[in-house]
Amino acid sequence: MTKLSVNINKIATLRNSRGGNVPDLLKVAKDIQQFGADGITIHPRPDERHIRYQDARDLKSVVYTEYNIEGNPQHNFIDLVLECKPTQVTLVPDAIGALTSNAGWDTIKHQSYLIEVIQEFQRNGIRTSIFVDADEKMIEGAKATGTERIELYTESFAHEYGLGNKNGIEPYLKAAIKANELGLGINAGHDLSLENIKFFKDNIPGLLEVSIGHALISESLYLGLENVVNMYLQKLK
Ligand SMILES: CC(=O)[C@@H](O)[C@H](O)COP(=O)(O)O
Ligand SMILES: NCC(=O)COP(=O)(O)O
Repeated sequence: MTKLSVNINKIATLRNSRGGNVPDLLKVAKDIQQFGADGITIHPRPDERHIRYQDARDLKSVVYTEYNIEGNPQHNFIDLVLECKPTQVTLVPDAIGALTSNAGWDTIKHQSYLIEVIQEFQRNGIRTSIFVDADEKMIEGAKATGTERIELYTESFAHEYGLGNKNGIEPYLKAAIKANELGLGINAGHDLSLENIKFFKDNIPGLLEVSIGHALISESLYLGLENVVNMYLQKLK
């Protein structure tokens, strides 16, 4: 069984667009767990454009499944994660101002930095995962950092799959085989969706966890829209 961690960044985006507390991020996190999800993922960014640092603290008392915090390990982020003590921290090499995550770590170039921060998190009992492209060299580099897990950056798989090209899975399969050989746990995320998730899961051996946000929240809107439109129509009769 592969665990599903729901990324709730988009709920915070919607909330922040009106300045109030609708939708209520904490209630949504509780409900998602109640509906059976295995975890909650957040990715606070330095500009706090969706998840705020205070949300990360508040979620601590609400998330009773796996709590996964993602981000670039700069000082403020490291302090926040050490304060929240989530189940897992996923390190992502985000450039300031990037629209969304758009690359995995160069685990060779940044190896000593990754070793240092990974040790700090592990000393505090927090499992680590590092975001990597599906590249065997980067998987070997990840192993050398001491991380327990990697998260495969699935944007290119999802893009190719959307174009009808199932061969886009191949580098991911090779990367997963290498990770399994090296004893690294495998997570995956970015642009996974109802359309592509089954194919990905069926073809990646040892896939422990996926984190899904953008598509899952968008799909939820569509799948709930008919019901809500009809509820309004009933009230307007
Ligand atoms: C790490 C990753 O893959 C991202 O998908 C991320 O967590 C989403 O972040 P945004 O919601 O800011 O695009
Ligand atoms: N780690 C990936 C994640 O949390 C969600 O990515 P996306 O589904 O919003 O692309």
